[in-house]
Amino acid sequence: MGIFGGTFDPIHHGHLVIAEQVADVLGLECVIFVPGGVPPHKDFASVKAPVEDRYAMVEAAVKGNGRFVVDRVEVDAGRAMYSVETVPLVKERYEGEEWFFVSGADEVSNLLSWRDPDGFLAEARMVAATRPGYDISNLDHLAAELKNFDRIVPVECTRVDISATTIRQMVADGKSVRYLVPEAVHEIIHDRGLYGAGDGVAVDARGESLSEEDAS
Ligand SMILES: Nc1ncnc2c1ncn2[C@@H]1O[C@H](COP(=O)(O)OP(=O)(O)OP(=O)(O)O)[C@@H](O)[C@H]1O
Ligand SMILES: O=C(O)c1ccc[n+]([C@@H]2O[C@H](COP(=O)([O-])O)[C@@H](O)[C@H]2O)c1
Repeated sequence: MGIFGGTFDPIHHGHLVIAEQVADVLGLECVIFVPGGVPPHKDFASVKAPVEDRYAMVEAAVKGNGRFVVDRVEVDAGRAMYSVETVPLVKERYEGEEWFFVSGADEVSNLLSWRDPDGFLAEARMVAATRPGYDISNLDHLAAELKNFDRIVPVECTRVDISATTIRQMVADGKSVRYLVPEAVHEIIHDRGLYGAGDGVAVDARGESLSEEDAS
């Protein structure tokens, strides 16, 4: 079983490719996407789309993939949740023997800044999926500090050089992001005027109107 936590602001094909390929390589029965409400480590102002819109985009993106599901545990919590808290809650809701937390190489390199990284690794093995621009060939800084370092599992994936930051910036600049995100996500961005798209009014994660500059 895989748990894929993220801000997903918005979800894009980089996320979907690693979820699919990690599930394939590790033989995961299911990947549970867990969009975060309030990120534990990011400035809340840096999250641009309201949580329900981010949730709706993830739901639309995974539709049609029989082994992908979306969970509301962090969305409904209404507060910042650390993965060491989230993973046991997700494990209670689904049946599964072996648990993996899917993440990109950038996230793994930052693991020492997480809350209780050894406790987290005891709950789930952490997948380090390859991501363009991030090198995980040397994780000595983690090996030296973590008792459960051997629970980090590198998985080679097709490198897709897309980030949510780039997508938000492109939308705000009036550029097309079609084919960087699934078509259904593209529609939600435009229908709801997220990130300053189209004629819609861009709003921040609390629903307040945003200036063009803030929208990116
Ligand atoms: N293109 C990608 N390739 C591999 N992993 C990725 C990619 N994009 C995101 N991830 C991973 O997906 C998880 C959730 O990422 P997140 O929702 O923050 O997306 P992001 O594109 O990194 O966003 P932002 O640009 O806003 O920081 C993280 O573990 C991140 O490492
Ligand atoms: O638990 C922590 O301390 C922690 C610190 C940073 C990130 N995370 C989780 O890692 C996942 C990816 O985060 P992000 O910000 O890159 O979308 C998401 O589920 C976060 O809650 C968790």
